Amino acid sequence: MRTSMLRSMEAVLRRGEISFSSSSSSSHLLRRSYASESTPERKVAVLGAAGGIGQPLSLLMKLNPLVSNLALYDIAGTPGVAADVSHVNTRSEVAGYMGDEQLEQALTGSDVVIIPAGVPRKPGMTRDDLFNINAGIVKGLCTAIAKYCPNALVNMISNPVNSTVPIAAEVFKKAGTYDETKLFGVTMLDVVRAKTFYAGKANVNVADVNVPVVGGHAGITILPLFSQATPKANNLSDEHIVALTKRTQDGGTEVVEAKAGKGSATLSMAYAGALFADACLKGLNGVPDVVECAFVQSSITELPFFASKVKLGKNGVEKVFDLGPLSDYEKQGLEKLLPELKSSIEKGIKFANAN
Ligand SMILES: NC(=O)c1ccc[n+]([C@@H]2O[C@H](COP(=O)([O-])OP(=O)(O)OC[C@H]3O[C@@H](n4cnc5c(N)ncnc54)[C@H](O)[C@@H]3O)[C@@H](O)[C@H]2O)c1
Ligand SMILES: O=C(O)C[C@H](O)C(=O)O
Repeated sequence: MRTSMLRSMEAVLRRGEISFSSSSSSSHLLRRSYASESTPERKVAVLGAAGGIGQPLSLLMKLNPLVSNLALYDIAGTPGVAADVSHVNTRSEVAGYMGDEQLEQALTGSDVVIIPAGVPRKPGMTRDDLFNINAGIVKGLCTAIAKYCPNALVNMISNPVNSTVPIAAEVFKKAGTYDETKLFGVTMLDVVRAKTFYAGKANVNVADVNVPVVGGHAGITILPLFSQATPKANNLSDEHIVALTKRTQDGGTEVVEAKAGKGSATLSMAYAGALFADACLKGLNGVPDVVECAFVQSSITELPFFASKVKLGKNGVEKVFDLGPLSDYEKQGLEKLLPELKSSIEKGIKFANAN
């Protein structure tokens, strides 16, 4: 029976009928979709592809039938990762690129560039403690993106996202290539966590759950809006909501502590990164009503960047949705997060312009 299941799975993959979805109707990773003979060519580059996130993310992107070319770039280790992933019998051609001199080839022609390059946290560190190393890495990679694939959608995973996205924006502005509809801080893992934790407490099917998460991607700047969660749960007290909010905000730290010095979330992040990249590809391909949360240029608060629901279309961000009705608890959370998020954004802008 197992063999016949594997055979039919393989047949479906060969026909290109498997896709990814985190939509409200289903959070299952693999799902039949509209992919067909007419699916356009799409090149996706993963920068930091040999890392803890990069490797499983590269595998998940290899499983995505919307990808025709997968470029795996890192400063070391990519030949092995690319050879390994390339043996998976799905649509995309895989190529590995290593070192500065191969970055141009890796990036040229990319429709989506996913960036999980940089150091992860160890116990006791904040995401901001990664700034000194990761800011320079992101700046260098974005300088190359501006040169070699200025029209690509950029999915920024490297922390601190609250600062690395503003750094990327400044680099692109200086290069004259900035398009605010094409730059995204990936906050999908916060949404994935909020859905999982909510489903557990509300006792509902996790596949049916939707929870917007707004603000930024660090501690109290992560603001899950459980008042807007669906399906509605009648069994959750105010104390439950406070606990769920705190667990979502501390989700990254929970993993960092459990890994005890061996890094931060990699597998769940690869899953979340693959979902978000898939949403970007669907938008580019003209699939209607693709809506996910992301940290983007925004005017829905006083801050220049903010995470909220965004509609993804043929050019990237088509619409940034405002926050909708908030509970009093969420209104307080919003007030509290603004100063910290503001200073992280300003730190990124200052770094990009000083160096
Ligand atoms: N946005 C999120 O929700 C989220 C979630 C988890 C982790 N992260 C962040 O993602 C980053 C990567 O985490 P990880 O666990 O994969 O780390 P890792 O150390 O396992 O991997 C990072 C990879 O980046 C590579 N790298 C370093 N400099 C590079 C450069 N200039 N160009 C290309 N590649 C380069 C390294 O060689 C390594 O392979 C960290 O900053 C981490 O904090 C973000
Ligand atoms: O917590 C981290 O440092 C990694 C990531 O931002 C996460 O949320 O898991």
